[in-house]
Amino acid sequence: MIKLQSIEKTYPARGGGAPVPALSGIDLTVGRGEIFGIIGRSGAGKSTLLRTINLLETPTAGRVLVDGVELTALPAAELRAARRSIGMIFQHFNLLSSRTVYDNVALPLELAGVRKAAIRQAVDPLLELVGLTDKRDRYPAELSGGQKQRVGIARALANGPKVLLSDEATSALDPETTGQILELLADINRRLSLTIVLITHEIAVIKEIGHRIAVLDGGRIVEKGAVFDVFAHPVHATTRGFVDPVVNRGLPDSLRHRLSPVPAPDANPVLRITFTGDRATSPVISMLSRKFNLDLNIWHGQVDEIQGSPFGTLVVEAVGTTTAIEAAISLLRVNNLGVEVIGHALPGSLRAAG
Ligand SMILES: Nc1ncnc2c1ncn2[C@@H]1O[C@H](COP(=O)(O)OP(=O)(O)OP(=O)(O)O)[C@@H](O)[C@H]1O
Repeated sequence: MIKLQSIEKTYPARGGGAPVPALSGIDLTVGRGEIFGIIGRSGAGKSTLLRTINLLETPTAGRVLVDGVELTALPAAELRAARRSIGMIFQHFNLLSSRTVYDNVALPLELAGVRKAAIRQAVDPLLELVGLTDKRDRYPAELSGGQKQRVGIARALANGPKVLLSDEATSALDPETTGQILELLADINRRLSLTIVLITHEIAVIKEIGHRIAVLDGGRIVEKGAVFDVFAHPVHATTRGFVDPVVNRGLPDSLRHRLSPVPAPDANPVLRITFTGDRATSPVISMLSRKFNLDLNIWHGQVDEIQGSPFGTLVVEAVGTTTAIEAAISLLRVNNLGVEVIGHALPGSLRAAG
């Protein structure tokens, strides 16, 4: 549905300063009906990337295609028309305070020259879809944040878009309201097969409703994939920084100080084994002990859930010969279990800390 090819964006120099590179080498495909989350720290380029999809930002180089149409090749009038198939919602809702809920939702249709009767036919069902029928004649100032965002969503859907862009749409909301708005977006995605691209600095948002994710760092995509895979096996340090706090992959501080990052004499390797899906309950520890004559001291373990699928982590200190430990790691990998050496146990550390 959306294809970004070799996108570069550099903002021109202002006031004697240097040009600001914002995006570099972006290649991204978003499938029809997908909820695609883009995460990154402040300044990573998320807004620029999102606004490139509807060409609110013109890329310095590269091509943008939406539903088979190359937006970057369209003349201005055709681009304006093509933009109607791309709705957008914002962190601060961007509603017109002098217009009622109904009139805010009707605005894009008025601008497109749709007749009054047809506008009514379109707006009333949208208000019902977002649960605001009873607020139809209220003004934005009379609404809660969550209700305002519902108006924003209804307005973004007024032209029957194929794509919805969400610019930090829940960042100004409390956690409970955030959950309700995410539920609404997931519901709309299912019911209307709407493709949704959302940018956020809150990874929990993507964990909740995303299908795939891209991680942006310094204007580049450093990691992308299915949400479950990226959450279960984050590779890039930036991704880990986002993922670890919400899926409890990290070691508690009380255990972290027992780890040496480099091998030391008599320091046993410490392995993090990750289990996903059905394998979460595999009796892997006893099997490895028997097969390779290893002692596996369990340091830490937990089972989490990512979008309804179990995901477990076990951190063990492996005591045995190097050959046996390497063979055990190979066997885990062959069986598609995640395994990594996260450090080396400082001798006596368990006893000392116990
Ligand atoms: N209009 C502009 N002119 C010049 N530089 C800009 C402009 N907009 C953004 N930038 C710069 O481009 C880079 C990426 O900004 P962008 O707003 O896309 O990041 P972001 O990840 O959305 O950040 P945040 O989460 O803080 O909104 C930053 O260095 C920013 O300062």
